[in-house]
Amino acid sequence: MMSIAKGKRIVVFLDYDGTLSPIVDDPDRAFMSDPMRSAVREIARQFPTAIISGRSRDKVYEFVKLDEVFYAGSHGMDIRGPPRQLRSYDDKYQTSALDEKGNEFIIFQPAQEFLPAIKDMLKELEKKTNKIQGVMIEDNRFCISVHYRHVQEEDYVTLQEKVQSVLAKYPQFHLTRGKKVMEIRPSIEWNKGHALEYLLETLGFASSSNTLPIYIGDDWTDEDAFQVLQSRGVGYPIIVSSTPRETMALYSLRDPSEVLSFLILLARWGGSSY
Ligand SMILES: O=P(O)(O)OC[C@H]1O[C@H](O[C@H]2O[C@H](CO)[C@@H](O)[C@H](O)[C@H]2O)[C@H](O)[C@@H](O)[C@@H]1O
Repeated sequence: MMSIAKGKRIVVFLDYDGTLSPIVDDPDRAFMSDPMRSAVREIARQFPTAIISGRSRDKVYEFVKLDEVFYAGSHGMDIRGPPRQLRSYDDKYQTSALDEKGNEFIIFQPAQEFLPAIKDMLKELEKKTNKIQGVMIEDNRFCISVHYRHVQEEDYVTLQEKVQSVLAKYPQFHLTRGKKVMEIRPSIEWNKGHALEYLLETLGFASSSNTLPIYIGDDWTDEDAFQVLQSRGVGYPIIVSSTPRETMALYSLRDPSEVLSFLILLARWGGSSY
């Protein structure tokens, strides 16, 4: 990989849960280790780096706490990216702002108009499922996660029916699945793959044949980003999985500890490659 990468502009995209932090029982305690934080910081100092997660953007930042990184939350529906206006993306979803140091950044939120419905749905889901033990509903801002990791097997069907009954009232939303989680998302043409393309474009690398994007992720929603890299015919889609599985990724790492080793090696190589 590194011999192909020589002289190319590497751009690094990382998923969060299951990639930078191990999958744990409590979603609120999916902390990132200090060595992982240092490795991501090193990577971000050398290569443009973005984290694309299903979590809300604020929550991922709370876990990662690095200002060197770009963040895309809600499966890419809430991007804080570099300050470059793009004609190919709808201006009505983009706003620019200044950070504490006076640097400009862009917020891109293509699912803005769904926010009121998401708020209503959250309330309804909480009300409908509060009698089922172990359910946890997570507000990911532009999408909702219904966690069932702690739900008894015999209650799962009831939970699924209740979620479907709420969803039936909101035809502009659909359900996807992750690791012991049902995710409710607005039905718009936007996913982690689109977020990857958006960030490549805003960073100014979209059409460059000299760019080598690396995307590392563990979940089904990361497949959209793997697919983008496959169809562009450049870059390294890397799945994090300890068992073989069907995927659009071309490479694999077994778990977050291997992701850490990979990032450390990449940072070391980057430092010696100029
Ligand atoms: O795109 P990601 O950053 O991978 O986010 C996907 C979902 O991750 C989180 O849930 C998963 O990780 C939890 C903590 O390890 C685990 O308890 C849960 O069972 C997993 O599904 C997050 O809580 C979800 O909101 C994200 O959508």
